[in-house]
Amino acid sequence: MKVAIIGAGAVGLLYAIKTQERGHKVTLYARRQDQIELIRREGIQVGEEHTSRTIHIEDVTRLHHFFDLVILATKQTHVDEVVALMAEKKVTSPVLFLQNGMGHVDLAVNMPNPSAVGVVEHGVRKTSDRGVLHTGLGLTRIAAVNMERRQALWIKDQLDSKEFSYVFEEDWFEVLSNKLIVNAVINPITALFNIRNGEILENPYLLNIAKRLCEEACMALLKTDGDRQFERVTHIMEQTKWNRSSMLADVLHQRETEIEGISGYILEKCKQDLPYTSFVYEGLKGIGQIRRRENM
Ligand SMILES: NC(=O)C1=CN([C@@H]2O[C@H](COP(=O)(O)OP(=O)(O)OC[C@H]3O[C@@H](n4cnc5c(N)ncnc54)[C@H](OP(=O)(O)O)[C@@H]3O)[C@@H](O)[C@H]2O)C=CC1
Ligand SMILES: CC(C)(CO)C(=O)C(=O)O
Repeated sequence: MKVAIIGAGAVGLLYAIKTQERGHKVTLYARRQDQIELIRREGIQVGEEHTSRTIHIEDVTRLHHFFDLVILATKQTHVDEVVALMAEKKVTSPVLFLQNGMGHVDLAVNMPNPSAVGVVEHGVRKTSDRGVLHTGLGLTRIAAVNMERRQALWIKDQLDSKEFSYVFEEDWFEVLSNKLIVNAVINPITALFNIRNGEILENPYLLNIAKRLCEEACMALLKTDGDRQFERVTHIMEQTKWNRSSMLADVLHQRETEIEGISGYILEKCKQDLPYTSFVYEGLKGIGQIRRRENM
């Protein structure tokens, strides 16, 4: 397949290399000229490897329509502008969204392109504009949104390999909402209290906040298996105990967080008062405002 990957961050860099290794013709699209020139000159470095990998990289404004698949690997907060650019460039290819949260779902449902969502269960950290660290080997769950089931299955088969697995899921809401619950609990707590994921388990006060956040998320998403969901969340805290969540990393690097597509989505879905979710949502919005003022 000819595959475009938009966004040369942690996920985009790793998926570009893994998709190319699977035998596809990949073009990685970035938006900063300095990053594009660096990767053209020196390639992408995965982990501690001494050799770098060559990849075809272009400026996103030069996006074109000759692709069998577009993988969208920006943060949730930049999905709207990329989807608008795809419409402007008349890109009608199938799209695979890889974002955390559910803020992009309405776009995926309503766009004219066939669309699918993927949930990334790998740990990935960007070490430089051309460097990426694969910190946890997981898999990618993929489900059709606005696409025939067999087309999504075909895409899954094209991308799947022993070393970098993809799993097909029947129900996009189930797979995205389960990941949303994990992110609605772990990400805001770690980001507000500047702790690693596993530290929530060691602190009964924070664990209580986690339980409440999980109950509220389950209520908003109409999940009736709250205890099982909380067990799953605590299991992921344990599995990723040394990780800094992506939201904590965003706060520490003074970047915009994905709180809107995570807790914001939950608050919007639920008509009832959700005090814990409202607190973490407003807390992180508040941090964002302080950061913007400091940068003025
Ligand atoms: N990292 C991880 O371990 C995991 C990440 N995810 C999810 O995957 C998604 C991507 O995360 P991650 O890779 O970590 O994020 P990063 O912030 O590392 O990367 C996002 C990239 O998108 C680029 N970008 C933004 N807007 C545009 C645009 N208009 N055109 C082209 N490129 C653009 C950014 O460019 P610039 O550098 O110029 O700002 C940046 O390189 C997120 O939703 C995240 O929650 C899910 C699970 C695990
Ligand atoms: C699962 C978890 C919480 C791992 O850190 C994650 O998805 C994130 O950090 O965004």
